[in-house]
Amino acid sequence: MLYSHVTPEAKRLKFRELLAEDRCVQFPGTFTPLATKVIQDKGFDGVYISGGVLANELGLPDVGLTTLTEVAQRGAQIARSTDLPTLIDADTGFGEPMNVARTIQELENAGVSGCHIEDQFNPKRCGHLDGKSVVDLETAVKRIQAGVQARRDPNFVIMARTDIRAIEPLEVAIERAQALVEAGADVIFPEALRDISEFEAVASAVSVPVLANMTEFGKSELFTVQQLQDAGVSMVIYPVSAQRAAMGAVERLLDTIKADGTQQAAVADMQTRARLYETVDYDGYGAFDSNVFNFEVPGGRS
Ligand SMILES: C[C@](O)(C(=O)O)[C@H](CC(=O)O)C(=O)O
Ligand SMILES: [Mg+2]
Repeated sequence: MLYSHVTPEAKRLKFRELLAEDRCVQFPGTFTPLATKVIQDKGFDGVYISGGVLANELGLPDVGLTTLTEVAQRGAQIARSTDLPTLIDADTGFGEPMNVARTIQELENAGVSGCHIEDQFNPKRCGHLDGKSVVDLETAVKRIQAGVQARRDPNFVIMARTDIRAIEPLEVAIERAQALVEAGADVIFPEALRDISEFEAVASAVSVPVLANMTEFGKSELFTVQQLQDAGVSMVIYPVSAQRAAMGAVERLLDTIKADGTQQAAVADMQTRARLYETVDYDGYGAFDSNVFNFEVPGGRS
């Protein structure tokens, strides 16, 4: 009933343990607390909270328009809805290195387990599109140092994302990743690498875990978790996949209603009322107060 009973501190410890495992852990992207519960039910390791998804949910493009307050608030809603560790996208940290420091503390307060800070200039853009620009190494390093100094829970994971591979050779991306580790980054997120050998090269060149971003319609091929693990990658995110799948279904549903004058043909693809009630734990509320859930649900109670 209600929210997760696992504390933010315990989830962060779990995140650290997962990163230390000898396999590639999977964090699907969520787009709402409800979908987050399904990610947990399906047995995934953790939950990714995408900046792109968050912006899109507000009907906005992913170009750095969302504010720290909006991101922290949504992060809190999602983090409290799951027992799993959560990684949130903090974009460029919402300003100067001093802002990054505040960002880390606000995200700690929100109860998420870690975040990534990237080295793009504002206005930022999706890491898999062309025309990106990145800040100089000194500024990128300062962002991470500021976050690390501001952190109060030593287990809050601070991840450095570098977008430099889009504009510089792999060697330069590796040098930057190493400098970001030196600055205190717990994990490296090398954005938009070209092929699996590049993941392998980064993973073997840095002393911390590496994250792979398997976003669709981007620059990286969609590697399997086994391929990534074999390349030495410790963690994979599927940031926008659930939102894209859901929106694909919404489009098809609306076309059906328009064409048929009824949603009937689309019902078989919908989450049932029984499954919805199971997901939000009507039974738990019924156990608390038997008057809350004392009725039959068409199609079964769960
Ligand atoms: C990971 C990412 O930062 C996100 O916001 O989810 C995006 C994903 C996307 O736009 O496909 C990214 O820059 O890769
Ligand atoms: Mg993003």
